[in-house]
Amino acid sequence: VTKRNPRDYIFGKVIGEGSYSTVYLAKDIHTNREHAIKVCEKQQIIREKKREQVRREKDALNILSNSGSSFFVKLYCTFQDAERLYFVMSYAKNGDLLPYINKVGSFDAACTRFYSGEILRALEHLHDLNIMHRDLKPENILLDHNMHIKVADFGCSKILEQPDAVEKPILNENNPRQRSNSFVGTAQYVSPELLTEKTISPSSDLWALGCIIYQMIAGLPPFRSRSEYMLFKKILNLDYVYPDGFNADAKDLVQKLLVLDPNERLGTKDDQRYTSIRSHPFYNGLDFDTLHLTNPPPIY
Ligand SMILES: NC(=O)Nc1ccc2c(c1)=C(Cc1cc(-c3cccc(C(=O)NCCN4CCCCC4)c3)c[nH]1)C(=O)N=2
Repeated sequence: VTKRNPRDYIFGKVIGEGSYSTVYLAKDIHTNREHAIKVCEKQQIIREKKREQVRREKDALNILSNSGSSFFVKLYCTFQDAERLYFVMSYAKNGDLLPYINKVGSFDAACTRFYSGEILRALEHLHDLNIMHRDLKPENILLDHNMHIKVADFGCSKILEQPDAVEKPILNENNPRQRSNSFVGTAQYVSPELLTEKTISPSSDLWALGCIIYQMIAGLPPFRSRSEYMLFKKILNLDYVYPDGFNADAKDLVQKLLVLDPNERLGTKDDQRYTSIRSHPFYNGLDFDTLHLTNPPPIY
């Protein structure tokens, strides 16, 4: 197969933007297929010291693209020119989950069950491959033409060579205001151990899942503040409340995921599949193994 180049595609509208990348809707002139092409400026990557993140993203996407799961954007090919890197990926026609949560204000139990169930299946697959996402949030949960999920953006991901991989903490004990440049993820969904501890684990993605389930029902994430420092304090003090009428089973599940100690979160003692999450009463009656084959419930 000849290596692709930018002239093999008709570039359309911008469908995503990052600090060092822009995602375009593009059409392959040979297959007429629509793709999302993430274009990274080489100078920007160097300026923002993101070479490691770009390499991790490509490695994670390559592993996932050959792993047979439909719950992730696929990386079809990469190429470069003098100034830019190009990642040709799946186009998820219905964009990300956030506008849907904002549009309806709150998902009903069937929608919350279905979409958090698909995210759990994606995490089982990801963690089974020893990959952590580390920036899971509604904006990175895309929806394809059938309204099934495709997890995107592996720029903060980590492939765990050894299960208890060690990284620099973001906040260190003696100077809580100081943050190392190892900060990964988006502040509202970042787990407490990424703020203070040294060990990182897949359990950080389970914390983010707890935040997303809360947000699907409450309409907003559990930890919010205009100041990032106050936001971190709220996370470390587990300072959040449930609105009146919050589904009782979902509340019990979220309370078992938003646990400060990563080793005490529901699911962290499971292997292969998150059976203790699958068997939580909130998921009674949900068949996790056929989710990707069923019609998603309408979001209204
Ligand atoms: N950082 C990254 O790697 N980002 C990526 C990677 C791959 C990728 C990616 C981002 C994609 C983002 C994307 C964005 C969009 C999109 C952008 C703008 C508008 C819309 C849109 O209006 N969709 C219709 C759905 N609306 C949503 C709100 C409620 C009414 C209906 C979709 C579609 N897909 C994509 O399809 N594939």
